[in-house]
Amino acid sequence: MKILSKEQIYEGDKLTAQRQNISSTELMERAGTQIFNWMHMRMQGAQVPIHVFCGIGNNGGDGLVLARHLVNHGYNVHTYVVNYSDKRSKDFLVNYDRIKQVTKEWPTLMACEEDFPTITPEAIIVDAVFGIGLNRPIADWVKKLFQHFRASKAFTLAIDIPSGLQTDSVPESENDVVWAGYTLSFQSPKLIFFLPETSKYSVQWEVLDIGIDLEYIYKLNTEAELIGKQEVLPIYKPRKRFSHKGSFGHALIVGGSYGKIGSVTLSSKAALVSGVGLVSAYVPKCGYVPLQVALPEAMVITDENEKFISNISFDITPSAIGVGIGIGTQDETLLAFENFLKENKAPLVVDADALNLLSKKTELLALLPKGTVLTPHPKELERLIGEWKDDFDKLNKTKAFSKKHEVIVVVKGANTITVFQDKYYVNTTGNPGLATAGTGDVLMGIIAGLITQGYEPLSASVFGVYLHGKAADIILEDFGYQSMIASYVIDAVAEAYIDLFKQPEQPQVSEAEQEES
Ligand SMILES: NC(=O)C1=CN([C@@H]2O[C@H](COP(=O)(O)OP(=O)(O)OC[C@H]3O[C@@H](n4cnc5c(N)ncnc54)[C@H](O)[C@@H]3O)[C@@H](O)[C@H]2O)[C@@H](O)CC1
Ligand SMILES: Nc1ncnc2c1ncn2[C@@H]1O[C@H](COP(=O)(O)OP(=O)(O)O)[C@@H](O)[C@H]1O
Ligand SMILES: [K+]
Repeated sequence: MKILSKEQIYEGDKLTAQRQNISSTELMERAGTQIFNWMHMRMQGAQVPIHVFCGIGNNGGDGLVLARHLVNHGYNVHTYVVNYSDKRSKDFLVNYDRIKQVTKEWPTLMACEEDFPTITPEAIIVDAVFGIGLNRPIADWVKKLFQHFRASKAFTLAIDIPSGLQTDSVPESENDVVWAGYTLSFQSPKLIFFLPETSKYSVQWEVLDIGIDLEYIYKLNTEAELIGKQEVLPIYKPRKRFSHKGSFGHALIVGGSYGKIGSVTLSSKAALVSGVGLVSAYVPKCGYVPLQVALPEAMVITDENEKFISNISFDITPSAIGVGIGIGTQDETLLAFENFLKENKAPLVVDADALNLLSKKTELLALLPKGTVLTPHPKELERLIGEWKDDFDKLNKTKAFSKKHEVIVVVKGANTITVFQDKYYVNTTGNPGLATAGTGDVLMGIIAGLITQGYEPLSASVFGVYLHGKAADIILEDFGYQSMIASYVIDAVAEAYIDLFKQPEQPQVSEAEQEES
């Protein structure tokens, strides 16, 4: 699903009105009605107090449409105009008149703290104060209103975006923003739902389709894209009936040091379950026996050194190489890595300590083949690109880094974002069960395994991150967040593949209902 920028959303609204020959007021009616339908389906007329807080722009207009439908359906609704400016939008005004026609209880005008209503914890707050139009600092009393919402502990439903947030920046203070339990966003999710610093303001989110022109969306090139099953399915490569293990390449996993051979075992096994034909592991001598015992399917090549890698030399021709897990950062290994990069022609995935070696000696970045995949966790990323001011600064710096070095950067975290040139691919699978030792090694093995099978490095990264997270989601029921370990994630990759082709369950229909229809 595409994540539209603010400008693209405005453009889509405008074009839709033109192409569908409707007014902006009608589009607002659609938006507000969608919100109403969403609430009505869940509330079924329940008489919980609903406080709808409307700003004076189009977000406020959406709130007024919603409030009117709630009144018409007999809900216990109180409507407020948060009157932070006199410049009311045209469609706000139309809907301000319309709501006055359906109720004697006209919206309450608010202009200072004394006007704040009491909100009980069991009430519902609808936040329609600011939408994507927020473009300057908010008045202090309006910030206090947001704090009043939060202090009430009432469930807060934000329309389009929690008020106080902008689509492309991190707020200065968490007191300046509405903390929504749920956000109903129009047509496109917002990037801020997925970033570590801003995702807390919308615990859950959903996109409502307000019928924005499909051709416009289809042709649009967006900076960010949300990756779910629909996006990865076209990437998947089916297997041919007469394929053989030679068809699926030979992966080489280079890593390990004394006490850290397990990382190579995890990566090599993950490459195998991703579907490669052959896997070899390159480890220091001390890794030979443990690897052969733990993973009989893998072949093992050993370094001349007992405890760490000192010279990466082998006489196989791997289709792709994953390097870096557990190798440490001592000088001999750095030299071995440098010499390896000078000779290497195979596509690469660089993880863990190999990333730290790149940060230690940045000239090595020039030796990476084009399209190399780097898979840093936040600390490793910081060593590569330097400190960042906030999440947007981090993404911009990563983008610049990706362009400069022509590499793909997989920024790992709760919503892993794959960055390549000008584009962000935001993953939707995965859960905090993955916050455990070795899951990164598994991810590296999967991505290296997919490249080995002939996937383009970018597709392999996006698809690999999806499969890895999906595997974790599948086993969540069995192990929960606490007891999930990296090996179980490997075991569940099979189900993540199978899940790609599962149809969503259809609602059960009784025989009588079938006959009726
Ligand atoms: N075509 C339409 O009418 C549609 C509009 N939509 C809604 O429209 C919203 C955007 O509406 P607007 O562009 O009117 O903007 P907002 O409703 O987000 O902002 C309200 C107004 O306040 C002004 N403003 C911004 N920051 C301020 C501040 N700190 N202090 C005081 N005033 C400030 C803005 O200039 C804007 O005019 C979307 O988020 C969405 O909810 C949806 O209904 C979809 C269709
Ligand atoms: N809270 C979380 N939600 C979803 N995924 C997570 C979360 N925490 C970590 N992960 C994922 O787990 C993996 C951890 O990788 P990494 O930190 O390199 O671990 P290790 O070095 O132990 O293998 C990454 O793929 C990351 O995206
Ligand atoms: K809002």
